[in-house]
Amino acid sequence: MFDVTRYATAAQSVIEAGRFLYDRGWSPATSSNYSARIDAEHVAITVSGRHKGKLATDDVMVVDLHGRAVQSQCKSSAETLLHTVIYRLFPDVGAVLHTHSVKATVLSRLVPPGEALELEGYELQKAFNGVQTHEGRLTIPVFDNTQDIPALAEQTRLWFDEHRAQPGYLIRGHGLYTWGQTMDDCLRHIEAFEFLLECELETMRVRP
Ligand SMILES: CSCCC(=O)C(=O)COP(=O)(O)O
Ligand SMILES: [Zn+2]
Repeated sequence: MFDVTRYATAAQSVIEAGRFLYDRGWSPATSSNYSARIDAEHVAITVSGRHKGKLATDDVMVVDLHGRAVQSQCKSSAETLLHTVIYRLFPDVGAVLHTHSVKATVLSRLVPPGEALELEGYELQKAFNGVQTHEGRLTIPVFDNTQDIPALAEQTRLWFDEHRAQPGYLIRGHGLYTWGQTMDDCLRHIEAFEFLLECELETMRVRP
């Protein structure tokens, strides 16, 4: 069982995140999925296929940390396991966001297979929790896209268990995943990624 008041707060943060991300063009055409932790065993997550700019309370449901629906007949996001694996790995994570921006999609296709996106020298790296200086390096893995979400969830679990300080990942030709202790942290991470991905794309354009 989960606390209804905590669920309502989590669901509201998901709804507001959807408006913000859709308005910026980062969650077009029903793409993307969002979640917020309710407690140690439950998260509020978007129902599959819903328009992310027009979310209402019945577009958000509860799943447990194995992705099973709790007190709902709805189908949770097709990518639910990509969320729950992060909540299980990081007990202090309070929100996970997945977006489909043009920049994340294009850049993920330009990183050679087997390589990660390396971000270094940017002052804005400090927007990520725990990063104190531009001098460090962020390693953003790019996983191949697949419809086998359990397999992809296991790949991400293995990678982030070994690289626990890294703030997110790309799925090739698909989009971005990031997380944070709070929904505000997580939204800041999305914004930081969008800025840094644009910088990387612009650098490739002027210095091919
Ligand atoms: C129309 S986007 C294809 C599915 C996807 O990648 C996505 O992010 C949305 O899936 P969901 O089941 O969470 O609505
Ligand atoms: Zn997606």
